[in-house]
Amino acid sequence: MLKQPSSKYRAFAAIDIRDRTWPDKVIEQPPIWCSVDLRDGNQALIEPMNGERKHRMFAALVDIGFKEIEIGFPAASQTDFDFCRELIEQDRIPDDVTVQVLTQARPELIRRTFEALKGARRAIVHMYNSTSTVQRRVVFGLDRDGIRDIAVQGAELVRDLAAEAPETEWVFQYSPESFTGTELDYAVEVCDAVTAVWQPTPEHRVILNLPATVEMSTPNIYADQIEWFCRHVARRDSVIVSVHPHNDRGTAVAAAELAVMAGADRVEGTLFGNGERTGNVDVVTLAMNLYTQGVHPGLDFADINQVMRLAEYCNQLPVHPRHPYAGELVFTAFSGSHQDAIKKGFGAQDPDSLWEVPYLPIDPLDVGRNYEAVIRINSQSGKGGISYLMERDYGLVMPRRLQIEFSQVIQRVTDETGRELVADEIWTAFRDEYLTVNRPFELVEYREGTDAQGNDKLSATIRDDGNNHLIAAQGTGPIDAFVTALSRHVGCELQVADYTEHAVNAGANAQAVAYVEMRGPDGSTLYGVGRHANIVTASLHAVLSAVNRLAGRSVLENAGDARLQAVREGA
Ligand SMILES: CC(=O)SCCNC(=O)CCNC(=O)[C@H](O)C(C)(C)COP(=O)(O)OP(=O)(O)OC[C@H]1O[C@@H](n2cnc3c(N)ncnc32)[C@H](O)[C@@H]1OP(=O)(O)O
Ligand SMILES: CC(C)C(=O)C(=O)O
Ligand SMILES: [Mg+2]
Repeated sequence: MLKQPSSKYRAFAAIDIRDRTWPDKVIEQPPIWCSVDLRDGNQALIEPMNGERKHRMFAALVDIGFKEIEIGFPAASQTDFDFCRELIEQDRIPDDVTVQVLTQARPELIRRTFEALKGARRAIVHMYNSTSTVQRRVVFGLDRDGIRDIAVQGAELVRDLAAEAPETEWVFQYSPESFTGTELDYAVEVCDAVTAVWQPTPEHRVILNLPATVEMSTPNIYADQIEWFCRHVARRDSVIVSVHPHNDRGTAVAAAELAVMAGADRVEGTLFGNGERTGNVDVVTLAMNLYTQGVHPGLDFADINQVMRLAEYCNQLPVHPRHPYAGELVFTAFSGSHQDAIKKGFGAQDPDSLWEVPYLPIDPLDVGRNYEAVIRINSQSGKGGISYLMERDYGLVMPRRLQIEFSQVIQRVTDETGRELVADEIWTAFRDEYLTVNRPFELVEYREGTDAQGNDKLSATIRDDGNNHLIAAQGTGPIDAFVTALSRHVGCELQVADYTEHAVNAGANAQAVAYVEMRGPDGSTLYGVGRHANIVTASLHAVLSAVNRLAGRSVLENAGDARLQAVREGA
């Protein structure tokens, strides 16, 4: 890169329009959409679409709701010509859809274009020639008048050929190609000269399409250009002003939005922004941006995955995983604080109110996505996300301190592996940590009862180091009695610091899950978890799970229980 880029590049000149009005405008209705996937998108593909792919794309565009579809450049390629003929001859164009075709302002190409459209019910003939200062000089070697004459002569031929085929309802469109590199007054001069030939009326308007063939400036400047053009062009009430942004600076979406605020009536673009170089403006993003402002775009992306698969198939290009509204990862949070806020947001969201879930600009369900991928776990994740998954996928509503404890378990695994953990792996880690810890102690059986004074009592057989031991005690309930008996057995005082339980699943398969936080003799606490159809059994398992975990961390050692120590060493 140059140290002084100003020796090679210069800033785009500002537009002299001090009283611009577009910054205060709000878009309250969608523009007229025109898909150019089958033309501009197609001409940029490594492998242009064959007939089968074109038909698939056309049918999908119709399903999405496009009413204007540029189907190709029939004078330029036999495939495009044949496709146009098939659509017309096989009557594949719905009554409310108008096909559009592109042609250069060259007599032989215009003639061939009309041949391709023979018999169409309604069609937009889109003629262009480049008007930019650079192309006038280096491509055509013509002055302003010479370039304007190409457009006028082309317009005259279009008008005459259309008059010869009155069975078709013709709509004329002209693009001063490379509009953004054209002096504004000159762009207006050429467009006015074209409309002087076509003589549009408010009832039969022409389309003037103003392409950012190459995006050369910040979007506000494009908006200024559009507002300036709208103010100065002749026959404004008989003209549909269309924009056709490309994405060279990565701001095509912003440019299109500001252009609509500046007066554009129509937008040409492609699905997911396929198109020349960095692409055409992405209509999916534009449409969904409108949707998030409460304006229905008139295009249906209720099954965004299907649209994405279709585009990937026809274009043979992937859609980026972070593509707005559609990419695989755009409704996914890996980072802990985002996950926490999303989990709380879901909890607080009233289904009948405005959408207010943090970090999710729209409800994934609206584009046919589910909440499956909203939270995924890696080393950046926290307790909120992990507990969200445990609840969503396994029905476990973990108490807060257990969430903290378990997230540290997961953190160790993700730090060690450096990769994402899927729900199955998180469950395995949970099971290994809490549900299958049966050393040193394991519950064999137990019996509940009451003594002569009516106190609860519990006797249990526990396996300790491979040997069965009968333990028994009284208490305020079965858990209290069990903990007392166990304390005597290990020779130190164990206490229940927290206890919660809930059912998982309903009906005959219902299971109880118990979460017991046990405090060891040194005051430290750890959770244990138990699952069983019987709530008391689940609770006793949970107590042993916690005590085993305390034992595993040497918490019970200070109790001086040498036998316990031996068991642990053997484990
Ligand atoms: C910005 C856009 O997306 S514009 C659309 C671009 N799309 C395409 O180009 C895809 C289809 N194009 C094609 O198949 C071919 O380019 C065709 C059939 C249109 C023309 O092919 P060719 O005649 O072989 O010319 P080529 O492709 O090299 O185009 C350049 C020639 O067209 C001339 N040309 C371009 N526009 C015009 C015009 N409006 N009037 C007269 N000549 C023109 C150029 O001056 C150049 O002429 P030269 O060869 O005498 O120097
Ligand atoms: C033909 C025109 C409209 C075009 O695609 C462009 O200028 O980008
Ligand atoms: Mg283009």
